[in-house]
Amino acid sequence: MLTPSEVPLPPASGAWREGDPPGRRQWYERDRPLPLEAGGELPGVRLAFETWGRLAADRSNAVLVLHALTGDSHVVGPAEPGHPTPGWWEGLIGPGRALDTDRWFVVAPNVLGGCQGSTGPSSFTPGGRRWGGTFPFLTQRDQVTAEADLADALGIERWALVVGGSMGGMRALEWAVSRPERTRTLLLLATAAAASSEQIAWANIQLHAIRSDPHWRGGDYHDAAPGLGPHAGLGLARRLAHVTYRSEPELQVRFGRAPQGTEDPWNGGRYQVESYLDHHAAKLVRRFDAGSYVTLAEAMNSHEIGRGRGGTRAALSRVRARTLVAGVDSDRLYPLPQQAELAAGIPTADRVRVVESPYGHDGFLIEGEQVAALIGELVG
Ligand SMILES: CC(=O)SCCNC(=O)CCNC(=O)[C@H](O)C(C)(C)COP(=O)(O)OP(=O)(O)OC[C@H]1O[C@@H](n2cnc3c(N)ncnc32)[C@H](O)[C@@H]1OP(=O)(O)O
Ligand SMILES: N[C@@H](CCO)C(=O)O
Repeated sequence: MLTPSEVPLPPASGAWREGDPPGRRQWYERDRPLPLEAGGELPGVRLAFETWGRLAADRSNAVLVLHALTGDSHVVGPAEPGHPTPGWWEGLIGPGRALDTDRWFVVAPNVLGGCQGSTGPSSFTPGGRRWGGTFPFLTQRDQVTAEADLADALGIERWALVVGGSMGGMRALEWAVSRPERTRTLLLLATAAAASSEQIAWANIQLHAIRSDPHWRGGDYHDAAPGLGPHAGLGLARRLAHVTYRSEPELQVRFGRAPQGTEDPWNGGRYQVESYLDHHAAKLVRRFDAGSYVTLAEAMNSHEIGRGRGGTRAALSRVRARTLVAGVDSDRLYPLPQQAELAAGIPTADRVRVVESPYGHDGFLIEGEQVAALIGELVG
């Protein structure tokens, strides 16, 4: 059996690299450094993004879709050159779909700090070196500033809808609070007003797993021997994270105590659930950069919508968008009280909605029909 650290891997942990086929992505390049909330600035910023549909002459039909931690701009569509995986919200965008491309112009950027085309630790500095461990600390606010520049470049003054789940929901909320006039409707899924102590704690263990891998090299591993990187650490982080993304009953019903195939757990073999986690670890290691994982996890930890704005209630009261907030009933990572707090605090929000799902936090990615119904309520 192969462990993730033994699986043959491309350099830079599957991150997009200069010269890779672009697929259907386009790029926005900022012509000046991005000032950062923590101080300093990030030069050479570019965001990869994909679009579906046509922008109306009056520019009123633009929808912004914001992905979660390991997502990317490829919301729908097959795996193809430039996209290592199929879309993560298949079925939601296209003719006759919830985001009907005969009507809506849908934009999905890869987050700043990510590894699927946007500037991140695996990218090159303007001086031609890898950012690696010198990549600066980013916050959600920096990421939304970069996305607002992209919107400006596309000529979009106001989004008809901003939608995001988990980390994407944090950025969607930041859009609506920091730029209320630019967000007409808002859908927040499985997210929170601030990263909680427990969420930071789970992230802490994942960050330690990556940084304690000897191949981490302080983040400067990208130009090490081809294929070498903190794959074991990233795999460990994904195993832990994935358990928090699913529910205890789901794991019990799916796997119980069954051994994996003919393996004997009492003799070096694995239980099915262990094999399942190995699979998800190896899959992430193949498609994601550990440096981006660290950058994005720290940015999520920084999420606190009320920081410098007089607290959560004062920040939420800035929202003008007609808003729906939904959580997943079995989500143990972003539990429903966090979404109830958002719905109660946003003056333009309806009552909190509940996505019924056995799949835990990942329910917002898996329960497409329920997400489609929520989108329909806002812009149907
Ligand atoms: C579909 C994508 O992966 S899109 C890639 C982009 N990813 C993202 O955007 C991040 C968001 N996506 C994710 O986090 C996840 O991929 C999710 C939430 C979409 C996965 O959810 P689900 O569809 O419920 O997948 P689930 O957790 O059941 O895992 C299925 C996989 O586990 C494998 N598996 C199931 N049981 C076992 C087992 N006992 N041993 C080993 N592997 C197993 C399946 O073969 C399947 O493999 P595959 O994904 O390579 O086809
Ligand atoms: N499974 C999701 C969960 C994070 O919200 C991801 O990997 O992005």
